[in-house]
Amino acid sequence: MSTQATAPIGVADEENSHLDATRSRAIRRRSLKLLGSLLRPHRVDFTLAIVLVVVGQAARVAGPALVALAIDRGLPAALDGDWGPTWLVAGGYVGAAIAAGACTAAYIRMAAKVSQAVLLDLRQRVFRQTQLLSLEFHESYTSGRIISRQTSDLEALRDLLDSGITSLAQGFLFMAFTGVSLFILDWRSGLVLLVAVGPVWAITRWFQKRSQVLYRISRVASARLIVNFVENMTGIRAVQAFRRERYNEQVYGGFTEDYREISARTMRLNGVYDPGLTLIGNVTVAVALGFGAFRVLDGSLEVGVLVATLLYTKRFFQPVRDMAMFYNAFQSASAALEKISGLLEEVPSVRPPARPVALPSAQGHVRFDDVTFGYGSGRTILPHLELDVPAGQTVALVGSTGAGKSTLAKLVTRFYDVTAGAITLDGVDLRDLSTPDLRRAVVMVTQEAYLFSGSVRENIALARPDASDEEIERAARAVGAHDFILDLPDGYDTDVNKRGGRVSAGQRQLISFARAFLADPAVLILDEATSSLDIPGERLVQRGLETLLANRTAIIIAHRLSTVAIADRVLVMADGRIVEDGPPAELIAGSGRFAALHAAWRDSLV
Ligand SMILES: Nc1ncnc2c1ncn2[C@@H]1O[C@H](COP(=O)(O)OP(=O)(O)OP(=O)(O)O)[C@@H](O)[C@H]1O
Repeated sequence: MSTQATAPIGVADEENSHLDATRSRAIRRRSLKLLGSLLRPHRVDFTLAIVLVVVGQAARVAGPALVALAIDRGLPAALDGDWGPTWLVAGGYVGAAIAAGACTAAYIRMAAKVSQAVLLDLRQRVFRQTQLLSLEFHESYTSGRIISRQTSDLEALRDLLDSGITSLAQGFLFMAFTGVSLFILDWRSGLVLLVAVGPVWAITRWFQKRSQVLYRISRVASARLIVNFVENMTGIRAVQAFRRERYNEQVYGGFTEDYREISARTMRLNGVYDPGLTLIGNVTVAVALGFGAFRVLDGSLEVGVLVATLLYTKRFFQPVRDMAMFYNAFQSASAALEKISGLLEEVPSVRPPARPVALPSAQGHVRFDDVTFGYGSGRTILPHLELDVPAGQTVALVGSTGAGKSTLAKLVTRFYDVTAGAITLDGVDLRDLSTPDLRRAVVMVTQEAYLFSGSVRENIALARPDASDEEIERAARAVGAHDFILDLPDGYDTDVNKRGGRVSAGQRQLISFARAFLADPAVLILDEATSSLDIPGERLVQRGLETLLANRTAIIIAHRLSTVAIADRVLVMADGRIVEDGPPAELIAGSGRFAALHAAWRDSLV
């Protein structure tokens, strides 16, 4: 996530609305490049869509000219008994209408095909990228922002691609063809129209400026509404526990009122713009009619041409409103594209090696060799750490909050790379291991014991989707999860997110133990849950834990006395340093920090 001018900007300037010219040019170039790369595979369809829209609009505009021909040529000939020209023009009119309809239909289908393919491609790219980016990125770029990229930003692009571009292209061509046809038919009427363009332009600019401001405010207001609602629903337990319902209702009521007010202002704006446009259009038609009627009377204008010019004048301004709206869609879509292109430009901070060292079956010997680490360019969290964990050892990490225990654990899983020094597994630098080798050898079980929607079976098999039912059950049995799983409504097939399938915190941990057991890593990192379990729950988890830890290297961020007791070795951390290191019994017998901590723990149990 570098911020140097030459380096990729990524998401760094996403919230910054005061960019200098060089940077905003770079961001625009990046967006266009992304758009180009999205459209390139569809260039044939895209070109075809352009041809279709041109032909379709030309055919649409042919109507009034054919009416003029019918009146001025067909009618006199028909009066003389020759119906040929009338039939010809009528045939042409029907043909043009069919061509216009067919081209529009084909164009809409083609545009939908291209826009859906582009959106699908983009959606997949965003998803792939968010999976690929390192934890460092996700810890600073909140999930709310990623959700916005995947939802509202893609929606904004969809609006533009689906209807925005269509209305712009159709409207622009329609007006151009109509104007040109009018000038060809009768340039004097064309001049009347030209005079009307001035006020239409002025009122449209006026509308555009105001609607743009209102559009932005309304987006902010609706986002605020959604965020507030989601927050209240997510924290509904706290809301009810602290009786915040009335207060929240007032706050939410205020937000809805803001949203109503802004919607009303938008409607009032339309209430001025729409009649304004209609008025200008009608006055123009009236002027063209008066002007034309005099010329018909003195014989310098044919009646058919007058009818056609009136039709053209009336229809000329029809697309203006849609095109004015396009501007809003365009603005939000280009902002969305800038943000998405920034996300796609990010590079993972932890990258796989170009030439990995193979480690098909690790033993689990972990070494910290003069490791120094700090998050990003922030302060040093772990200074010059030396640590040797022989294969098979169970290490309990204890220490005050913020001491650096989780940081140490995250380094062993290579969620982050060390700033200096090296961490090795069986003598191989973690940075030289291929991702599959590393993921197989080192597994981290986090506090949250996250369960994905799906069955218990699928959740256990997460690390090894090819595991057989027997293997899954064996893993569950080993950690003591089998019995409670059988008691669930559908046993191993129970959906963990469905009512009735809900599992307790301890049971969730056991499922995640079974998952880790099945993965069978050489090194297991465990961030033990701080939440206090009830005594039977704790015992259940404890037994599962002991089985899980046997025969592998384990580093546990320990919060429970019982866990520390089963460790071979305890490391006490303070300010990123290991201040005590030894077997639990030895440290308890001593007079250091751990002895004091242990005494406090024991007292708390009484
Ligand atoms: N993603 C991060 N970015 C920047 N600083 C961080 C990040 N995560 C942790 N830190 C900082 O690193 C230090 C060590 O944090 P760490 O989470 O490793 O402590 P810990 O010993 O695991 O604490 P706890 O027991 O409360 O989980 C803290 O000062 C914390 O503020």
